[in-house]
Amino acid sequence: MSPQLVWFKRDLRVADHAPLARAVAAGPVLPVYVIEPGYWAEPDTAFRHWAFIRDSLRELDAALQALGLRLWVFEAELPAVFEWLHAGIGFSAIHAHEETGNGWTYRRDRAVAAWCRCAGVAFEQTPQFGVVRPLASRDEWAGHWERRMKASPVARPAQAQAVEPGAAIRAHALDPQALPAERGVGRTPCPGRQTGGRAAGEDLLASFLAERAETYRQGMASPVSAWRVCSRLSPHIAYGTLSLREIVQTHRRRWAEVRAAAPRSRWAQSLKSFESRLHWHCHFIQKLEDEPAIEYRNMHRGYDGLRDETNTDPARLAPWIEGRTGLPFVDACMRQLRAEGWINFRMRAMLVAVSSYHLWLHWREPARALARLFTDYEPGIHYCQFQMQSGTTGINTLRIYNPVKQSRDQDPAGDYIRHWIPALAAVPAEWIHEPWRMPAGLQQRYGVRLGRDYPEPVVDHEQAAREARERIKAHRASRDLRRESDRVRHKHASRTPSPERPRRKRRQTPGQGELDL
Ligand SMILES: Cc1cc2nc3c(=O)[nH]c(=O)nc-3n(C[C@H](O)[C@H](O)[C@H](O)COP(=O)(O)OP(=O)(O)OC[C@H]3O[C@@H](n4cnc5c(N)ncnc54)[C@H](O)[C@@H]3O)c2cc1C
Repeated sequence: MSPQLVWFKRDLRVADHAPLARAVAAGPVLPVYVIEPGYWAEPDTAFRHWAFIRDSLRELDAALQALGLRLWVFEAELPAVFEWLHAGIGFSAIHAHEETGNGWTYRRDRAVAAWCRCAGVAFEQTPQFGVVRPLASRDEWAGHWERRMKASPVARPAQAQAVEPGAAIRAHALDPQALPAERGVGRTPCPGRQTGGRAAGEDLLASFLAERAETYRQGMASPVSAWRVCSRLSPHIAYGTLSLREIVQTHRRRWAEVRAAAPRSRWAQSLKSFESRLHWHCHFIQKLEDEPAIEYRNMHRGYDGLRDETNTDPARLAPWIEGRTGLPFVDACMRQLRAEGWINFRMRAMLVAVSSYHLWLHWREPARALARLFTDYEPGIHYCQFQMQSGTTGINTLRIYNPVKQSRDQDPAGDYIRHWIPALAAVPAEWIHEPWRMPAGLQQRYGVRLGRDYPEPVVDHEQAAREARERIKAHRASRDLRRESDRVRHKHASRTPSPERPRRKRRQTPGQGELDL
């Protein structure tokens, strides 16, 4: 039996791992992770992504050791490192999960596939979750997703035969327990970053389904409650420490239990909402899979020219990304994100609305900047959501979130703002959402001088929102957008009515109406 190479990417686990199981059945195995310098120089990479991966690689190595293997980590470009390993080991196949990554990984995967063809090596790629490659039509998509999520998880191999590489390969391998600390472009410190590795993912899933999810539906929109009531599984899904199928099946067992006990309970409603989001994960990534250019250009080409693509005004971008726009709730959300690498969906949408509408920035640079702050950065979700929230998909409702209304709704007492913006710590609820309205005497009383201790607002948000609406209205009136809207809808829109977005209009409950698909 010839040696087999398993290439780990965004699938850092041994459970429910089809490429590993297939390789183990075919011959002795060399499990490999490659730190690619070209990738880590891309503008959407960050230390916090690498730190999460690094935690996860440590655990992956331990899990492989329990099977009689170990993880071989190299720092080099691909496919060169495969060519070099092939010269030393002579493996007959590379086993990997399909990846819908950014443009860089897309080109890299094509280069690996081309090298495999030339070298006579089989490149065996397996779907990782519900994304279908190639997808003939969106009409079939939901059925594919359901079949994959219902299938039994792939059994973890009990034992495996290891490839024993020679001295030259050993000399170049990095110790997975002592990997370099820093890789990536974004260097913002992230003291509250979520821990990587499967054990942390399993703990989150267990605590979510046993305790935290009861008020998920009611609490997901506010950053005050979201950290507790949302699953926070996103980085584990993004780097594959848990498989989506494992999550879906564990969740469905619990959902069946709570429905049997009380079908209309908060638990049952919340887990129904969670189920939708597990679909959305793959639904969004499928868009990038089907149209990789979405990372670079407007999904709806009729919106080209709406905003200036070539010039992202640093005087607007910098305050936004650094959390000093002078709009306290926006700044508090950005500061939480910078410090913890995670924030809830509604606040992500609001942050994008502020950059795209109030600050009138083209989405591309802000999208990269936020990618560097999200530990869970997943290109397929990220770019599609960014475009949706920026109004460039042409098929979604415009949502120009009012940052002061969000502030009053989601943080009425202002405690969240005070926590993240110490300069406003003494400002009472009456003024904290709009401190620029405070008379000078009160500023003095509450120990904050606007423009010195905390910025004046970078824009008048009401005026800016009005101008954004006018610009979009004028743009829409100046051209016929229908044909391109039909193309986008046909290619990317969901065919199934979401349980949270029924065709019939109903009163919305919290958490609903956040998304058009
Ligand atoms: C501008 C913008 C950018 C985003 N970028 C990312 C990203 O890079 N990576 C990422 O994982 N999510 C992204 N999201 C989607 C969403 O905000 C996060 O998935 C969610 O907040 C993660 O928290 P959670 O794991 O607690 O989610 P939960 O609410 O517990 O949901 C469980 C899982 O469902 C999926 N999910 C939840 N909401 C969505 C959604 N709206 N769209 C697609 N999938 C969803 C995620 O995999 C998530 O982990 C983005 C949203 C916006 C508005």
